[in-house]
Amino acid sequence: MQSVMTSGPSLEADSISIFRSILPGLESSKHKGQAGKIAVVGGCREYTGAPYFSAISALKIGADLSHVFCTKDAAPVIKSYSPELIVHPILEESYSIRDEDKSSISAKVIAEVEKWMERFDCLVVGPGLGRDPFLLDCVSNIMKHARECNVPMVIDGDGLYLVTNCLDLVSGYPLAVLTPNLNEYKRLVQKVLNSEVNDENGTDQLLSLAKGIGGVTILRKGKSDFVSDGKTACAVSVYGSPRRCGGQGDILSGSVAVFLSWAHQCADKGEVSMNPTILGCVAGSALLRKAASMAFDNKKRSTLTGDIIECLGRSLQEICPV
Ligand SMILES: NC(=O)C1=CN([C@@H]2O[C@H](COP(=O)(O)OP(=O)(O)OC[C@H]3O[C@@H](n4cnc5c(N)ncnc54)[C@H](O)[C@@H]3O)[C@@H](O)[C@H]2O)[C@@H](O)CC1
Ligand SMILES: Nc1ncnc2c1ncn2[C@@H]1O[C@H](COP(=O)(O)OP(=O)(O)OP(=O)(O)O)[C@@H](O)[C@H]1O
Ligand SMILES: [Mg+2]
Repeated sequence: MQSVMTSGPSLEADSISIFRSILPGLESSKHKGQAGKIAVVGGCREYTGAPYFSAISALKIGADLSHVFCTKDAAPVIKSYSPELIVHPILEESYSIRDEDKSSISAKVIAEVEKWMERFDCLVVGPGLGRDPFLLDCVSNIMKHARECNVPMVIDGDGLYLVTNCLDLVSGYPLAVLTPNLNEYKRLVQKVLNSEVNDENGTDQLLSLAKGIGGVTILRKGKSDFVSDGKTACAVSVYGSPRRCGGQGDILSGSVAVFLSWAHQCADKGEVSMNPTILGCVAGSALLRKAASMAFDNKKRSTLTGDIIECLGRSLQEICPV
């Protein structure tokens, strides 16, 4: 039976104050894009729901634009889910290319993403990405370019599989947020700390993991979510639901991406004193948990990810009315 890391009242973040401190105003002086431009790198032959859940959640929370960079197979499917998303069919999986074409196609993929990179306020790497070696190699190059452009990155899903096997991609990058679930956290601890998850000293282990990777922030998902940048740690236990349908982590990744971009905007204006990356993680987690709770109240055991997405707007309105 997997042990459960518990949080004391001292660790609990003040999510309501954080929402109030980083939520941007809705002024008519703003122009399209200022509320955030998010890009999800994910979506392959096998998975098309996850990148959609992540990207549409970012829009529903309040980002102005949401892009998806996915494989050619996944693109028409994700496009069919919603005209609101800007879907770029540029990634490739090994089965669809010849060995002799790999380097030219890889260069083409990177060039396609580089055209857009500077415009993004946050990337989400991994929802529904799959584990194709050629695809993951291209995504590694995309991540390296994002670092050069100082673009914050949320690493989730198969992006964590990639990063766990190549920690240098995020090591020393303070704008990287890893959002492991139970399995993904266990694999990170094994790889980085060469030990098993130990929830007797869960906070210390989380701090050590973030320090061990170097400079990143980790949002450990579970009954409570725990956030640490290696220096401090906090918990988000508010709201939440007992329903564990697939896709909730994908919503979280999109939610964290929007709040990260808002927190960094506030930090750039000198309006926040805490690490904006931690603020974005706490807000992203608390809103997902509030929406999950609201959806569960309504749909109980039949709650699906789509129901939770439909509660994001109302949840944020209840927390911070406009
Ligand atoms: N509707 C959808 O399209 C959804 C797609 N999802 C995507 O599905 C993909 C997998 O997500 P999961 O939450 O299932 O991932 P998990 O890592 O929890 O499990 C995936 C499977 O791969 C195995 N696995 C993972 N990493 C491994 C490793 N390093 N060594 C050996 N075995 C390993 C696990 O044991 C499990 O069998 C992700 O890209 C995720 O975003 C999920 O988010 C759920 C919803
Ligand atoms: N046992 C739990 N009780 C309450 N809330 C939980 C529990 N486990 C996870 N959560 C909430 O659900 C969110 C998603 O966590 P989960 O472990 O489902 O991610 P995931 O496995 O990556 O999801 P996905 O299916 O999208 O990949 C977490 O951020 C957390 O707030
Ligand atoms: Mg997941």
